[in-house]
Amino acid sequence: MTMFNSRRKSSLPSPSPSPSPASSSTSHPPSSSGGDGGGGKVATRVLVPIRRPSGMPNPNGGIAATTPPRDEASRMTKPGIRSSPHAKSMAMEDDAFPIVTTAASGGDGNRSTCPRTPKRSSARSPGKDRIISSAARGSLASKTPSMSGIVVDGGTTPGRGTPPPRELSSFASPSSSIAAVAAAPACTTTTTSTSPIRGRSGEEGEGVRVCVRIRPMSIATSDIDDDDDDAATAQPRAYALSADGNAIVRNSPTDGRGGGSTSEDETSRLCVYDRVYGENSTTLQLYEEMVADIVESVVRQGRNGTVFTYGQTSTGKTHTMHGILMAVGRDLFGMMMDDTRGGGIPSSFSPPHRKSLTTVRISCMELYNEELRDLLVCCGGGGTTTAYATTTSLPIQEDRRGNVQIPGLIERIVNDIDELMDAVRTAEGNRTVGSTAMNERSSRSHTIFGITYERREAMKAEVMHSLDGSGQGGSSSSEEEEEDKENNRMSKSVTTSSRKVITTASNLYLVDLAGSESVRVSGATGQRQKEGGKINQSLLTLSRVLSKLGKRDGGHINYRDSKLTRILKPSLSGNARMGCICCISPDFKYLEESKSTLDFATRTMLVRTNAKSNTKVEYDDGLVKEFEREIERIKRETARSDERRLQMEKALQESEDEIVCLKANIELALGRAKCIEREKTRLEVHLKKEICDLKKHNNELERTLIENESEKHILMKRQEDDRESYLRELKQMEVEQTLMAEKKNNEHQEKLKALSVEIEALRLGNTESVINLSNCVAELERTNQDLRGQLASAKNSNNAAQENDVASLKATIDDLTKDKLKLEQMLTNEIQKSMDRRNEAKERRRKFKGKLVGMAETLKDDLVHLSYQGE
Ligand SMILES: Nc1ncnc2c1ncn2[C@@H]1O[C@H](COP(=O)(O)OP(=O)(O)OP(=O)(O)O)[C@@H](O)[C@H]1O
Repeated sequence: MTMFNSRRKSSLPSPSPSPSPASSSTSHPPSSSGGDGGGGKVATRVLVPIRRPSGMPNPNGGIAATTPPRDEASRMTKPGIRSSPHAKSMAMEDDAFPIVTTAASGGDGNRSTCPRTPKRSSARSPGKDRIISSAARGSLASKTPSMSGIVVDGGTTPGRGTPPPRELSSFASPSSSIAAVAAAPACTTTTTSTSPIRGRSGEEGEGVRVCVRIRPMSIATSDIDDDDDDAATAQPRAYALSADGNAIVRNSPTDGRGGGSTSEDETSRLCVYDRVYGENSTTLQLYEEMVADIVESVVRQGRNGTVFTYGQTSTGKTHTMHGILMAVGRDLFGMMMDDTRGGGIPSSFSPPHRKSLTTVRISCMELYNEELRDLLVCCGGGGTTTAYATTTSLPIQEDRRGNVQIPGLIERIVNDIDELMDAVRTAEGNRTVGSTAMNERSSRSHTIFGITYERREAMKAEVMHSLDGSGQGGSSSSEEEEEDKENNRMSKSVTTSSRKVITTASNLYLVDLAGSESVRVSGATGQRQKEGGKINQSLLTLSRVLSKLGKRDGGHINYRDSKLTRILKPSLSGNARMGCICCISPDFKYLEESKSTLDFATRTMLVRTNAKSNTKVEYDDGLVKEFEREIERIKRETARSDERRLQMEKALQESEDEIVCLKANIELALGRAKCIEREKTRLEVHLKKEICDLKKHNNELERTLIENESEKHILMKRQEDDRESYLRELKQMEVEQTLMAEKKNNEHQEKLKALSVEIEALRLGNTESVINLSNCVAELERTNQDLRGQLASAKNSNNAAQENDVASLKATIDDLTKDKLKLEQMLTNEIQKSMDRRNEAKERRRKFKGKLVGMAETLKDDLVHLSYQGE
């Protein structure tokens, strides 16, 4: 409700075709009922808001409706309806609620010799006029019976008292009838084209209002002739049918596009309907002119209403019905709000002596292959034909009064347009659709949306008690009957103060019929063909029933031939105001099918209904109390649900805050993650480079290691060889030295022995021997000296060589391994040992020399002594 209120505050331009200063100041022809005739006539953007009726008298004298002026501009506001998951539905919303709509000029304005009546000004505004005009139509029609809106020879206006030009039965056969009408002279006046919806109310009740909607020629699929194989020579599709005011014009095949160039003798007017909507019309426009006041009488007068769409497959029935459903929801709850505010029916907020309770319930069912199923039951089949198997078929029952009942059908209570559209979306989602050559999402079933508007009102009443004992409490009848009865009883009754409950429950059925299809164009096979057969069969039965009803010959009407007619029986048989929207394609290709639809429309126009107000008055304090208790209970429930709603709103607010917080945190974390990611990427690049460098370095090291290893091996080998050869040489030298020393020693021993012998000889006084001995000593000394020199040089050379080798080995071995050190150590030890040995040899030589010196000294002393002795 709140949502609706807020929407009502805004104002947007409406598609009202009412003449405005702006539009009348232009040179365009006056706008017609919405048909553009396909003639590409001047389209005028109308920005004048529609003035809706501020209230309407109840012709039944029942409920007074003094609604305050409604902000009509807000009615054009796009309601905030959530988008439907149904692709088909989505496409329709803009059409149904245009922000700025285009009112196309109607049809071929040049052909009209009479100025057209502005349609909205007289048809819909204000509501009071509309109701009065309806009554006026009744009186006018009573003087002009049997007017059905068929094309009139001589251009007389249907619905204005001139009889039709031909028998309506001539339309029984589509082809023959259309051909016959087509052959008739073209109508030269179109003054009816924008007249108010005619009641065709010459007889009892009113006629079913019938309009024709021509869908746009689809550029994507139909603009180019499919039959022409050569795309270069392909011709744009010609328009077979177009709108001319409220008439359908058939163009000649050579006429090509539009009909703007159509000459009188080339074209022929087929039929005139209550309204004809051309390609550029909008669903909202159609709703306002065809359906809105049926909805209003459902809400305000308690009369039933039925609106159905009929036509060939893919001509826009579902498209139109979806837009109508949205507009119905908007108007229905708008009117309910007005009533609640006290503008119309007193509500539960009104003074205590009058209390009312209004409920809106919706049900949705589909008839698929003659099986009825509930579309508000979630079947989860996603609207495919397979979903059908998962839900049970509903039975159809009729009570003794002929009321149709469908036990088990869900009726969902809806409190605002959002809940209503939720239900519609659920139903549309569950609907059985299938793909055909003509429509990607073709409805394979008849869908019936039932909206029940129920209002219960309790008020104080003066109850008359009959003196003859016949009381009134608990009686139930219509309001008029009650009034009559009351008048009769007045004289012989006493009046007491009591309370009464007036219950008004009216139904609005919106029926989206499945498209009639011929296999010729739909190309259906298998399951689709079977479905198509069933669809055509039930449509044929409906057509037959309507035909019979139109003839009004009192013959038996067999509603039981199909479930569709069984369900629609209460409406068809009279207790409903009815509207029929026939959808056609303008394409030549589908001319036969369009003619058939027009024929159906013509037949339907002949049907009359007489909808009564469904009001029940009950006098019963107990009932009133019960009702009051119910109101109290509902109030409590409403308060509870308000509380729950507030809590939920609070929780929602909190979660929204939390979401904002979380979002901020997420943003932060994302920022951080991005930074980390960047850093990671940078590090990865860096690491990759490092790893690459390290690998290179490692490879180099490995190469160097291998080289070093081999070098080490070579060096070690060489060192080993050197060491061995050196040790060999050393040993050799030692052996040689030892041998030499021994030899020398032996020689010396020999010589010493010889010297001793000589010294002995000298002691015996031989000077010569002493001299020789001296020479020998000198010689010995020299030899000794030589030996020492040799030993020293040998020692020097040995030492130098060894040290050099050791140093070089050390230098090499230090770099390589510890083994080398060990070897060095060993070598050093060896050298040490050899040094020791050398030192020992030296010591021995020194001792030997000492001995020799001692001996020489001794010899010298001996010689001195000998010389002394000799002297
Ligand atoms: N007046 C229109 N304006 C724009 N698009 C339209 C109009 N009429 C029909 N269409 C588009 O044509 C396609 C077929 O329309 P839709 O499904 O309503 O046809 P249908 O008569 O219900 O077909 P079927 O009987 O096969 O279910 C849809 O995409 C719809 O949006």
